[in-house]
Order: sequence, then C-alpha cells, then structure tokens
Amino acid sequence: MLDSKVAVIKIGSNVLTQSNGLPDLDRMAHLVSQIQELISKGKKIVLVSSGAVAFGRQSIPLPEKLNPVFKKQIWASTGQIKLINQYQELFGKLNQPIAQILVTKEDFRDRKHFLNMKNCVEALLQQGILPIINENDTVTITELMFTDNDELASLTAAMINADTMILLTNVDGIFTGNPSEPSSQLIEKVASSMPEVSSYISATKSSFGRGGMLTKYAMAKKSADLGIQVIIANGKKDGVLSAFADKSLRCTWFEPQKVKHATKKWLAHGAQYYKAEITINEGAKASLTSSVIRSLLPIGITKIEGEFSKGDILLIRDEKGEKIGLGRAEYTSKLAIERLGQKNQKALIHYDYLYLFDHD
Ligand SMILES: Nc1ncnc2c1ncn2[C@@H]1O[C@H](COP(=O)(O)OP(=O)(O)O)[C@@H](O)[C@H]1O
Ligand SMILES: N[C@@H](CCC(=O)OP(=O)(O)O)C(=O)O
Repeated sequence: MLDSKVAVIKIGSNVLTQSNGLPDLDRMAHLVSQIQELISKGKKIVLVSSGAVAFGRQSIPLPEKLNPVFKKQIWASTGQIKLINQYQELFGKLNQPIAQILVTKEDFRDRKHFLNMKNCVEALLQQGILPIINENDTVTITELMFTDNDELASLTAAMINADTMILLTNVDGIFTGNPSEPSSQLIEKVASSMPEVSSYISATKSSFGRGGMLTKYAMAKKSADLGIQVIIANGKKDGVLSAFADKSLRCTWFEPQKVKHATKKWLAHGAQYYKAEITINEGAKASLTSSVIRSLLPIGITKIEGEFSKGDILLIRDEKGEKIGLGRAEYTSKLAIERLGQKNQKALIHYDYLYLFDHD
C-alpha cells in the first residue's frame, strides 16, 4: 500500500445499515472519527456516501404496490436529509465542517458542469471542509443513473486527481469465491499483469447494495489503470481507516499504473457519455497509435455519425468498426462534416484530449 495525500473514501449502504435495516449510527460515528483523524493529519479527503435510500426506507413505510421508481425517489429524497444531518451532527462534534454535493451522470459528461464541480470540490478542500457526495437519486432514473456509487467514487477520484480510492463495503475485499465460504481466500493484491479475477465474483449483492462486487472490481481496475491505488476493505470492521493509515489493513489492494493526465482521466470515464461517433481510416489509426504524439486531423476521418458541439466527447472507431478511443471535439459536427477528408485543416481532436483504449 502506498502513502496517500488525496483520497476518495466511499461508504456503501450496507456499512451504514444494520442487518435489520436500521441505520448503524455507532458504525457511522466510528468511521466519522477515523475520517476526521486522517484530515487532521493533513490528508485531503472526499467522502462518497451511499445510504439515502436505506435511511429513507427505514423511516417512511410505503405501500408494497407503489411504483418502484416513486419509492426510490421518496426514500432517497427523505433519507438524504437524515443521512446528511447525521453526518453534520457527528462531524460537528469534532469541529469538522462538511458540505453536501448531489450529482448526476450528466454533470460528468458536460465539461462545464464537470469543471464547476471540480472547482467547487477543490475550493472546499482548500478551506478544510469535507465534501460529502451522493447521487442525486430523485432526478436520476434508468439511463441517467450511475451504475452505483462505486462508479461515482471512481469518477470523483479521477476528477480531483486523487492518489487513492477506498471502497468500504461489508466484506474484507475480493475473495476467490463466496466470502462466507471458509474455502474462499482473500485476494490481497491485484496487479495489471494478473489474469482477470472477475470470474471469482458472483452477481450476488449484499442486502442493501446496488452494484455488487462486479462493479466495484470494474471501477477499481479502471481507476488503477489511471494511476490511482484502490483499496476494497471492510467498513464494518473497527479501525479500518486507521489500519489503512499504518498499512496493516487486510484488504484487496489494486496496484496503480502510471498516472494519466487529468483530462485523459476525464475522457477515460467517457465511454458511456460520448455524444457522437467518428470513423477514421487505417493511416490515421496507425498515426494515433504510434509512439509519436499526434492529433486527429479531418483528412483521416471517413465518417461522422451524430451531431456534436465543441467540447463534446466523441467515440472513435476504426474502419472495421472497432472502438479505439475517445476524444474531445475542438469544433462542431457541422464544421467537421465540411472539413471531412480534407488536407490542411485544424485537428478535430487534439492529442491532449485524446484517450486510446489499448495504446494509452
Ligand atoms: N468474490 C467475491 N468476493 C467478495 N464479495 C463478493 C464476491 N462475489 C460477490 N460478492 C458480494 O459483493 C457484496 C458487496 O457489494 P455491494 O452489495 O454492492 O456492497 P456495497 O453496498 O458496499 O456497495 C458482498 O457483500 C458479497 O456478498
Ligand atoms: N445513492 C444511493 C446509493 C446507491 C448505491 O450505489 O449504493 P451502494 O451499492 O451501497 O454503494 C443512496 O444513497 O441510497
């Protein structure tokens, strides 16, 4: 495990909930004091906390037959107040100011929203205020939703250039089988050279969680590829964050790769957020994937599908239709179509805003 200066800590619903569904306020208080201890040691921490639906469900009984979307909206909107009030009370006792940030997927797609959000989080950290982020569950339904808060934590870690992401759940990490089976062993380290460990993970979720261990693994792997060390650990265990600080934590640790440029981190998460698609010819593909730094010029583009504005994310395909990367448009689709296949035109995607899936 490496030292950390800037960390995103994500707390799953199960960590904050007892098996009977009631909020686990003792656990919450214990985690709060450990987070505050890390902050007092000079660490910059952003907290991504689930729990709104769990807190709402516990206090607002709703008819079984009610539309599930309404149920979620009601529990999330009522539960978020309880959740944040509880954090306010607990951190308040330790004189730690907090801020609440509720976000949607759209806020990560739109470059302006993204930068506003990033600036806000950085300003809060600079003032010693702990940002507590959750999904704005009342407006995010179906395709607008993050897979779960592990995805949100991973996007946040990339956004603030965190060196560490800690995913706290109700098991010690990823096991070689069902964690409750005695024969299952904890996988302590995941390196990029290792074969996929996803085959060990079953789709079962803990009773109050949303994404399950598979999204945790996918997000952890992606973040580690971007240069962020990731820890999946048991938030139900006493002293979990203190053990992280003194490197004695029992967990699954993802070894970080070379740190990627901030913009490329934003793009790396853009796979689901792209606005339009472009196809490039073999020459352009060879040029982009060579070791020389190159931008994508209109002469190498053969097809544009969909409309886009300057700043939107574009998916790049090769002539066989294979997805090869993502990039940020330097100008509109209208201009790009006019310049398609032409020489001596400004690059549609500048190298600094280009992210290649396999060759980056
Ligand atoms: N191979 C595995 N190793 C560890 N946990 C696993 C594995 N396969 C499935 N799981 C399940 O994943 C659950 C954690 O994911 P999730 O329910 O999303 O938690 P959270 O609410 O903390 O996000 C564990 O409680 C465990 O039951
Ligand atoms: N935004 C939701 C959390 C959804 C979610 O991802 O939960 P979890 O899998 O426990 O991290 C809430 O606050 O209830």
